[in-house]
Amino acid sequence: DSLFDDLGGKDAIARMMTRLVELTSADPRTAHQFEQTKKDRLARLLTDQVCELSGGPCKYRGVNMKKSHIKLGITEAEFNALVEQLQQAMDEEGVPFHTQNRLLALLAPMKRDIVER
Ligand code: HEM
Repeated sequence: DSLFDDLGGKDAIARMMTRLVELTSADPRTAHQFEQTKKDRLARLLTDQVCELSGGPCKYRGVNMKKSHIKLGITEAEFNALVEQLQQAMDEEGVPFHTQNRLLALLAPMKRDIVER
């Protein structure tokens, strides 16, 4: 099975990304980064990105990770907080631990483009 199917398909991914954006915007560790952000748009872009990345029938048409996060001054602590929030969103959706880790492994290499050094 593809990771896309194991995550529950497009609807499940969309629910998780909507929840992730909700959590990042509410958590004091990350909320300050998202004050100007259009939440619906970000959730849609994240859904397409995770759908495509996991082998689903989607195409991410947003800005690349380096360009979209440059100048935000994102710290490693903020990155780790977002990973925790994503794990919570996946827990709430009932995604098994092993499947969660498969997605996290695909996202991990993006860290070097997102965190400011
Ligand atoms: C693996 C981790 C991450 C992924 C996959 C990711 C993905 C994305 C995507 C797809 C966009 C939309 C780009 C576009 O506008 O075309 C975006 C924008 C953004 N991300 Fe991330 N991101 C990650 C980590 C983070 C972290 C840790 C923070 C800060 C705590 C962050 C803050 C932002 C902000 C502020 C924007 C701009 C939203 C806007 O347009 O207002 N991201 N991210």
